[in-house]
Amino acid sequence: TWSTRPQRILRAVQQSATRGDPRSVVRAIDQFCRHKEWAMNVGDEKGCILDSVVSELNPSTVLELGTYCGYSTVRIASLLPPHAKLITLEFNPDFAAVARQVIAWAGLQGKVQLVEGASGDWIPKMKEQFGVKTFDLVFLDHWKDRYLPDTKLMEECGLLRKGSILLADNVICPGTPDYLEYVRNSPRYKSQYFKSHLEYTKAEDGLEKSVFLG
Ligand SMILES: CCNc1ncnc2c1ncn2[C@@H]1O[C@H](/C=C/CNC(=O)c2cc(-c3ccc(F)cc3)cc(O)c2O)[C@@H](O)[C@H]1O
Ligand SMILES: [Mg+2]
Repeated sequence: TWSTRPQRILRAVQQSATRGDPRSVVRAIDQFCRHKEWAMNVGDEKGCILDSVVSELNPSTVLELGTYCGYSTVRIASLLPPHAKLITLEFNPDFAAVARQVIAWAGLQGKVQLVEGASGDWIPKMKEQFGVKTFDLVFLDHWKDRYLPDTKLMEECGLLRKGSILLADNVICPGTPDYLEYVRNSPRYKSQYFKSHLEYTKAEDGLEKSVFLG
């Protein structure tokens, strides 16, 4: 039965998007969430800012915290160079199951490693489990009160290098006050706010881009 919203989003993708065409997957989800049911994807407006950060950085290793339905996973992975890898963490098995199918519909499963589990458990294991040295880009879009502790954990685990970029969704709505205060005041980061709107609405929201200075 089409019981959950993520399952209805997956159905919209399978009915409206072309297999192997990431842009059509992104469009199908945005259409559904704008005209049928709101969902907490980064969305088309903030998604364009995400795209420009990814395109400008041309990252080889990307970490995404909070896959949900895989919307931003598809946006990011579709812009990565051939040998680049995106690891995305999702601890809800139902959301992970939907996201795997959305990512596969886009034809991007070869570029994406979806890891089912909690960021706090997996961040310390990134090096040994996935052979990751450091991440060029981290997209934070999971529980808002976990942005700061997970950022500190990534620092402690040596997963950030001079020039690594943290890009955080929802720094205004729902808001991540402790994270914002940290990255804006710490001498170890150079931060920049990209003003935008909460996905599919007129409410203010934005992305915070923070460069780790080492
Ligand atoms: C325990 C922390 N570690 C985690 N590790 C792995 N996955 C995690 C984790 N936390 C949460 N997740 C997953 O990330 C996703 C959670 C995202 C939380 N996002 C939000 O709450 C959110 C909420 C809104 C929002 C804004 C305005 C509203 F009125 C209502 C909602 C908008 C957004 O863009 C959001 O991102 C889920 O798929 C969840 O299962
Ligand atoms: Mg978000």
